[in-house]
Amino acid sequence: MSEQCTESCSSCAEDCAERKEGKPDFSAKLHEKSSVKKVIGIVSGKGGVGKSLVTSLLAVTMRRRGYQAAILDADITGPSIPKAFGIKEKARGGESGLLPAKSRTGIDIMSINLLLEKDTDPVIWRGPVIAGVVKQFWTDVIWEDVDFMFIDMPPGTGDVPLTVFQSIPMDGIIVVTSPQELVSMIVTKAVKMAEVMTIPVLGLVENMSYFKCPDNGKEYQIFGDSHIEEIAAEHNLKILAKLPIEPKIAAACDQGTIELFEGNWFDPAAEVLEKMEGKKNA
Ligand SMILES: Nc1ncnc2c1ncn2[C@@H]1O[C@H](COP(=O)(O)OP(=O)(O)OP(=O)(O)O)[C@@H](O)[C@H]1O
Repeated sequence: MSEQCTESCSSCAEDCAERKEGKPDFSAKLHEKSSVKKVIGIVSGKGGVGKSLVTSLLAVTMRRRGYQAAILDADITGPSIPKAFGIKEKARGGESGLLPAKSRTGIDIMSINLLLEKDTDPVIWRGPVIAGVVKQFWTDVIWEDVDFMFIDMPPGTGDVPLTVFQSIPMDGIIVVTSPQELVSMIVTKAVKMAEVMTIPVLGLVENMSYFKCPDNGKEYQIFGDSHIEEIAAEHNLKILAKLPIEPKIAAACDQGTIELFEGNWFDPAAEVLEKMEGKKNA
């Protein structure tokens, strides 16, 4: 070891026996009063494909199955989760940390909109500040006895999602696509990113897959033919759900009543999640 050793291996050029092997660890520590068993990141290639909606419906499905579910809204510049759940009150904080808001059915939610004075205030921050806020949602919020935390990830693979992936230990990611997207490219990118991050891809959700006509019961592929089956097979991935275009869902998001949705589209996804086990550090 060099006599000038500062124990900061990342800035040292010496070839030394004390060098700590492996990748640098950027992980952030969960609040000491928190307990989170499983963390699932919900990602999409671009905005507007329904990532927030899928995050919300996954949390609602797991809550209905008797689990304590939570949503960490990491989509800081487009936070739509509190609106979908009709949450108007602000987050409360004490000396030891911030408390998430509770939805009607008991889902814990933290979002930047719970901290801004007005939810119409835009977030005009640079990437590192945004990533810092997401990290604080992990380190400074008291997440009590959470079985499944769903993270509504910022879209894309830029600086902010990268920092979030490095800071928060995720157990799996779910990729949301829609039929009109360049699905093959997006899924390939997500799979490669997950490999780099060593996080398993739990499966794919195709949103806006079809529209079921209420008059004749026929299904129409409004956005063209779906290629999700071939792509899932190519990457050896599961299709967790195919969600139709459903005006009632859009209305529920607008009215803050997403917890009242009727439909069992996410049962296969719930079964995959239920098979996961383990507990994160408290
Ligand atoms: N299957 C669907 N049926 C009806 N409306 C839908 C469906 N999926 C999404 N929507 C509506 O589309 C809008 C965008 O959805 P959402 O906010 O979930 O997208 P997003 O991918 O999270 O977008 P962003 O990344 O820009 O926040 C919402 O108003 C939602 O109600």
